[in-house]
Amino acid sequence: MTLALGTIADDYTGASDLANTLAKNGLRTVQTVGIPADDLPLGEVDAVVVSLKIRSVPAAEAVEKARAADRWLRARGAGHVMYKICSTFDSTDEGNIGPVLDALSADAGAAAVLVTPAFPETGRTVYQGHLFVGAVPLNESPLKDHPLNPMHDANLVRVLGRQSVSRVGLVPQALVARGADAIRARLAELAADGIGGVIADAVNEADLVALGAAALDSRVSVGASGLGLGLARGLVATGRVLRVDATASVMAGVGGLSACLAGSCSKATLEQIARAEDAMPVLRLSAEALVSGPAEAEDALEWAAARIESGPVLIASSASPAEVARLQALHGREAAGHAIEQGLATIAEGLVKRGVRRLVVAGGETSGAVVDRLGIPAFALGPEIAAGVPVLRAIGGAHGDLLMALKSGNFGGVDFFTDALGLMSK
Ligand SMILES: Nc1ncnc2c1ncn2[C@@H]1O[C@H](COP(=O)(O)OP(=O)(O)OP(=O)(O)O)[C@@H](O)[C@H]1O
Ligand SMILES: O=C(O)[C@@H](O)C(=O)CO
Repeated sequence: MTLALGTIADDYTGASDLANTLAKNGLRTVQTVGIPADDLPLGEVDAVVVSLKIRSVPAAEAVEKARAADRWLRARGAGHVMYKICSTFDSTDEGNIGPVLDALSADAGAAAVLVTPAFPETGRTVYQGHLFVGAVPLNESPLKDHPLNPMHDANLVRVLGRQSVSRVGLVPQALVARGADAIRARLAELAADGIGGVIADAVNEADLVALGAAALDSRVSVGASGLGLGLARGLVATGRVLRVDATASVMAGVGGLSACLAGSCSKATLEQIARAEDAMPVLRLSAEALVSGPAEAEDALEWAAARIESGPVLIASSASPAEVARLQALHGREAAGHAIEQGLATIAEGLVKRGVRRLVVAGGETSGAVVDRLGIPAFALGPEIAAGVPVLRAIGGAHGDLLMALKSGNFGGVDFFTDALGLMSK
């Protein structure tokens, strides 16, 4: 296997989002969960997305894991490695975007590394260095209430500047619109000036294509799925990759029962759960009970066992920002989040033991906990359910054929859960 592109994602849903974009744009892509064992059959692929769970861990741990993944990818031929972050720049003043960028850049001997979370297809655009979510700046969007990393500043030059050891620059949209050569020239000037990370504006696909072409000249970039689109288009346009659609064959022959789990408390997920109540039985867990001990997860499994033979069910811990804040005040942000993730992972494991073979999970941290508990080492890419969310098929692992969808909190339309199960049943 000689990779045309290596990527490292800071969470598992983000990884499947990026893998979806790369596959849609013609790259044979596989998503691995951590660094895979040497004997895992990944096949001939153009791109590997190594999923890590390092968005909300201490910065030193994030750096160590990202560097190890980077070494693994480079040893398989990847000349360019993109670090996949959230399109809403989820991070804190301690990191982890800045520290990982600094480390990967130093290891690769790179300078003036392009950074853009823009993903216009899902309403994330960057203009004059400010991130917009739909029509509002990041700090006025629902991300201001995120359970783990509330975002209170839309100025990404400032946000990254607080996290990175080096100074941060900007490539404004007027320059991006002039194309890849203009971007390259600007990056060279910024590098000469000692700039480390460079926030790049992008408001549409043409901007992403220009940024991707320029980024391929460097050994490192940092971004969300939009930059992935640019890199994939650049690799195909220059003939380094032959465009292929390998996603259709991934779906064949998975039977079994279906279920959905939600630990995401994002606005989009809350609306999707409310809508799912019209289509399937929905169990709303008591987050307080889930934090207090194993009984809530055991009861949830009994509830599900009585229903899943007749059709899909949805089990959710998700709650409004006020309820989340109340629980966090009682138990601490990280302890509450971790306990709930583990409770949902226990439920996922129990569901799979009871014959579930099509499993939809909402929430990045939640998906990470579930995938780890199920011990899935990698995924092949199936078709897209909604922007940023593909069907995945497990490669290896103890559970045999298993289709999954890992939904980032804010992604998907209001009918997401029924859309996902509908596509996974075809
Ligand atoms: N009722 C609740 N009260 C407090 N915290 C909760 C509750 N339900 C879930 N959580 C926690 O909130 C966090 C939600 O994060 P998660 O990454 O799963 O979803 P998200 O942030 O919406 O998704 P993404 O990161 O993909 O945007 C998890 O740590 C989860 O355990
Ligand atoms: O980029 C995004 O918004 C998503 O892929 C994600 O990372 C959310 O967890």
